[in-house]
Amino acid sequence: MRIDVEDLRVAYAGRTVLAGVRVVAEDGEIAGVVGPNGSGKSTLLRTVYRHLRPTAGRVLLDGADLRALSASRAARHVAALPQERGGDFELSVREIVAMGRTPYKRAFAGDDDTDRAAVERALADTGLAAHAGRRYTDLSGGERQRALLAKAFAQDPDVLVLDEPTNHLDVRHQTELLTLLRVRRRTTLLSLHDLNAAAAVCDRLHVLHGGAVVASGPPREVLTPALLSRVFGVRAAVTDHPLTGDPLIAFDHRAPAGG
Ligand SMILES: Nc1ncnc2c1ncn2[C@@H]1O[C@H](COP(=O)(O)OP(=O)(O)OP(=O)(O)O)[C@@H](O)[C@H]1O
Repeated sequence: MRIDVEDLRVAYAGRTVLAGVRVVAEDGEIAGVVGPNGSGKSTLLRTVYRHLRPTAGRVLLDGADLRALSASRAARHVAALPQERGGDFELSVREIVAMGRTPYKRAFAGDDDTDRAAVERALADTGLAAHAGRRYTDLSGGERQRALLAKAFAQDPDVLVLDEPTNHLDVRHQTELLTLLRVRRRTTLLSLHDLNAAAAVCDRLHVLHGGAVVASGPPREVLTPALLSRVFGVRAAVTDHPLTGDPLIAFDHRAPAGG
């Protein structure tokens, strides 16, 4: 399924933080949203997964307005990993992941074989099978993160909306997660702070700056030294990754842009 964000405007208590935002993720495409702190990435994603209502503009799912769908119908299409990973759930990891099946169930219905298979597969894919019986509250930050991702996978959505999914993960788990996204191939809209990870995993990048999209396109076209200087205020060289050939950004951590 394709996602189109059209001329989105979002405000918090009357203060506009996104304006005229146009973003696309084509069917099966991994589209990244990158930008400095406070540029509006989470706000954009929250609006896409219907946590926020825009003051103008629309989010279209294969051309249909997402707002027009019922909550459970929308949840069968779109699963989200919010940035707020709260919830002191007194539940096991498997029970948390099974919550991802809720949009498919009638009230009080139990799990069927499809539900159980989806949960076990999500646990295995996120490396959590061995932790399935543990209490969510006993997990480390990275393990909790993977449990919530497993819940989103168990939801078996057409579209994944992931706010900083690699946050808290060590480099191996980051790599496993990003590989999993490529292998599972759903339409994915995700925010990432790690621009090298974004360059490796995303088919398309949208760069937010001050609540507006200032560049969109394939990572190699978007992530130029000039853009990195203008938007992020850093000095950087962009080369080719020696192992993969992806764009590789080498930051000058000793001096900001112009320094
Ligand atoms: N609940 C809120 N109420 C009021 N203002 C908010 C709220 N959430 C975010 N903002 C403001 O909206 C703007 C965009 O914030 P947002 O969290 O979308 O940025 P972000 O790009 O995700 O930032 P970060 O990289 O720091 O996570 C910021 O100025 C922020 O202070």
